[in-house]
Amino acid sequence: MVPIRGPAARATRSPGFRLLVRLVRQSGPGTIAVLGCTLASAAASLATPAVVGRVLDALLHHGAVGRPLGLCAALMTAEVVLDAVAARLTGGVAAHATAWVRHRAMARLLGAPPGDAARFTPGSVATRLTANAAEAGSGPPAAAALAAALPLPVGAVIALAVIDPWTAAAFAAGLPLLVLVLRAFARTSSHSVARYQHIQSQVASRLGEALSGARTIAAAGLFAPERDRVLAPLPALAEQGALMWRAHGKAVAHSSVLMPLLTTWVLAVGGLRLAAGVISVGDLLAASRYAALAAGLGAVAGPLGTLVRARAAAGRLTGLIALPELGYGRRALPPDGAGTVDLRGVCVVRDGRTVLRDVDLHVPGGATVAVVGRSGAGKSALAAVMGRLADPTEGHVLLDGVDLREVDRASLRQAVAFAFARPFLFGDTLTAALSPCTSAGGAALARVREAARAASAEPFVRLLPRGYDTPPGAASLSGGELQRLGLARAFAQAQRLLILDDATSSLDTVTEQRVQHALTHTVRARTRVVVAHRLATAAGADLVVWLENGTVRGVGPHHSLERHPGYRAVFTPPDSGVRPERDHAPGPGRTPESGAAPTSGPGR
Ligand SMILES: Nc1ncnc2c1ncn2[C@@H]1O[C@H](COP(=O)(O)OP(=O)(O)OP(=O)(O)O)[C@@H](O)[C@H]1O
Repeated sequence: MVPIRGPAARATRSPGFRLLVRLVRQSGPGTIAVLGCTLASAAASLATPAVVGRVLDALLHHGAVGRPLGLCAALMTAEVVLDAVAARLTGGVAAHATAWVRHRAMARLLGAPPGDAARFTPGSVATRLTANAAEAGSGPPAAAALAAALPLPVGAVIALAVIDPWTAAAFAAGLPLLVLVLRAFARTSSHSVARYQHIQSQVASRLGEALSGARTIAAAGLFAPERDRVLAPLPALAEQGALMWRAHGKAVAHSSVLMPLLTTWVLAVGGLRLAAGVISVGDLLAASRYAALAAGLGAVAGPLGTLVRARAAAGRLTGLIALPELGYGRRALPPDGAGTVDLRGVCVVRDGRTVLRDVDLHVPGGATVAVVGRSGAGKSALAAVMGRLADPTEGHVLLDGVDLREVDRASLRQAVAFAFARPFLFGDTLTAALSPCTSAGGAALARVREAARAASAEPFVRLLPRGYDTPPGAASLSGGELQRLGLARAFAQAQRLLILDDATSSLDTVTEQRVQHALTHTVRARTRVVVAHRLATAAGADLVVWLENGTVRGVGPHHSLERHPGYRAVFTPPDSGVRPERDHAPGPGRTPESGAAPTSGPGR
């Protein structure tokens, strides 16, 4: 076999090409059906001129035309019907392939650790899952159309050779020009299509950023510069679009000049052969039609262009499909586990940067644990690995003695509940948003209400015109109200381990005090991990984990850590002269079920 080299080899090695091949395999039966119909239609197209030629010769020589005329009509009907079926199938295959690639990319995006998924901006995700997925999905039928487009001109050249070798030779003489036109088109448009899709996604990303920062833009009066920033890539987009169309136009113009020239040239040679008495009038008619079909090689520019765009789009989707997957095991957690969490030799590296280093930690079941540290110390990273939103790069995290990687998805997500600083509410009503994992029944409803009361959300929900039936998007909520709903959802779900990552940062002191009281008295979770910046949270916890630059500086009750100036500096600047005061009295901490919490002094 001749090895493929140069640009063609690079193109076939590219991830986009490999995904395109998978897409073609995936939509196998549909693609084969399109190919079959197109080939059958091509066969009918090839047979028609020969039969028409026979009809003409029979007419000229007063022969019987009944049968060839019937065959001619049957072939033309078959061609029309097959083309219509191929067009219908093409739509179905493209839709199926688009759905497959979109579903796969979406599943990877949602199944990836959130830190990895967050590398893609919402705008770029939207472009990839809509425009790019549809373009990639059009690849399999385009591949079938391209595969079927070649036999027709090849068959037509063979038919020319059968009629008269000189007509075939005349056509072959002009062929290199046509091939050059197609090659130039594929090369030029491949580059500009990839650039066009990239810039399109850039505009979408910037627009997404602007929409999420709309309040800041309005407050800072930044509308005009922000509009300019969002639209800045437009000239480059226009340039690539123009290049694409120019390449297409050039290919169409060149082939529309070349094709009639080639046909006329073949016809002229055929005319000479007719004059020499080598071929009949019917043969000349057939030869003129075959010359047109053979010159139809230029028509492969259409499916070739679609395929080029599909490959570039598939390349953009591979970024999402290559996201690492958070796989799950099959083990269940022990039903009577106390919610004990152990971290052994945990290191987390993100983008080459060590975010957590050598963390060994034992959180006794039933404890309320505060995780404190300066901004960027690694608190959220620790919370994420404790509840398996991400896996540590090294080391293990165990919940009730079971490595989190081995726990099955359903058990894990039932056992661990999270609340965040900026929660997102899903569902048609607030009730649905607060109980996303349970069916709406009487018990579930009662649990939602109880959780909403514990999170101090009930008073403002009752004031909404439709109460718990309000769609989340229709409720104008303050940051603190939204946080309370996020807390209510986590409280309703909480079973074994509840993790609050900065989830009370927008609450006023009184509400936070109430929430903290509920956290230790009402909420059903056995163990609670609270990432917080407030001293009161640390003071109210059974155990404090103090992080600094990704390492654990100390673990112990607040009063024992408080002696260390570095620890106090987490809550108050060291040179402020202010002695850290509790901003409210600590809630009564629960005693850990498994006895005394292990403590280690500062500087551990
Ligand atoms: N995806 C990422 N890639 C690279 N660095 C990251 C990533 N996510 C977080 N980091 C870095 O890891 C460090 C710890 O981040 P983390 O969010 O855990 O800090 P934190 O203690 O929760 O901070 P804060 O109190 O401000 O929320 C930070 O310096 C942050 O910049």
